Amino acid sequence: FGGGMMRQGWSIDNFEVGRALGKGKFGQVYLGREKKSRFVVALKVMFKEELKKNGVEHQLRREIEIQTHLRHPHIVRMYGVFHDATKVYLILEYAPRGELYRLLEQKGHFNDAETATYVTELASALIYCHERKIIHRDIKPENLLLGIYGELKIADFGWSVHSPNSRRATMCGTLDYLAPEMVENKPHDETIDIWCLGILVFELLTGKAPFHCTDAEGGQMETARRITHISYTCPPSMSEGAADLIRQLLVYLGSHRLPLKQVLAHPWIVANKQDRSRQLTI
Ligand SMILES: CC(=O)NC[C@@H]1CCN(c2c(Cl)cnc3[nH]c(-c4cn(C)nc4C)nc23)C1
Repeated sequence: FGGGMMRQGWSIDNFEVGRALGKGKFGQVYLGREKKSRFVVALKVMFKEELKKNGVEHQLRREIEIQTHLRHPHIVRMYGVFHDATKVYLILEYAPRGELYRLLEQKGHFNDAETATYVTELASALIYCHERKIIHRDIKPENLLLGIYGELKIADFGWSVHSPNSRRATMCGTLDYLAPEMVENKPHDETIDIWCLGILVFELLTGKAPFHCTDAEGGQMETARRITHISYTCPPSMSEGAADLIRQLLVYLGSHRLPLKQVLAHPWIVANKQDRSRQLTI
């Protein structure tokens, strides 16, 4: 299938289509298998009408341009694209262990070893993106999938695909991961991803986003205020090392956030990250 992926002219007839894996604003993601090679993929099917109605065709073109050229173990591959009269199909790498946020919901929170390992995998993927001048901008549990070893894979293509019971009602309803420069409508650069990484570390360890406010606590306005004032507290259950890393990531000025290469060298990360290869328990 690999060699063939560079060939042009895929059509849905080349694939057997299986169960729906998740659905999004612009269509469904299905399990798929290329008939000749029997190679299993995820097929993301979007309706051209929907894309047009939402004015996202150019965004999709940009995402395809980016995604088809990224080759990294912690980024979901896009092998190819094809379309017919009514639909656009993305041929994507299938992540066998599903969505990170579902695992987080099941477990409540992760321990230091699990979290430091996810952070190592995510930081290496983001370093790869930033070297190519690509800012992800939307790092959060809903956009992260898990490979055969349980390793993390970034699965975002520029907008969220919400699986059936996605945790958050709407993407735009989620302020939790917005950086101060986004809340204040200021220009942003790749350090926005470092902010989101800080939010993610906190949420993986505690099960809650640091600035989240329920409607009773003041809702989105209060969340936005707490973001721009960096107003959060780490629970006593959190280790000092983790709190220190979070403190160096959730910094108001993007240029003062800990660079990703130094995240990989942080004492708490070095002390807690695990090697994945021994963890294939199916
Ligand atoms: C950002 C995003 O695309 N989120 C979720 C989409 C729905 C399923 N998508 C998958 C994509 Cl794009 C790729 N691989 C997947 N594997 C699964 C999955 C596996 N299990 C056991 N359960 C599930 C679910 N889902 C996918 C993507």
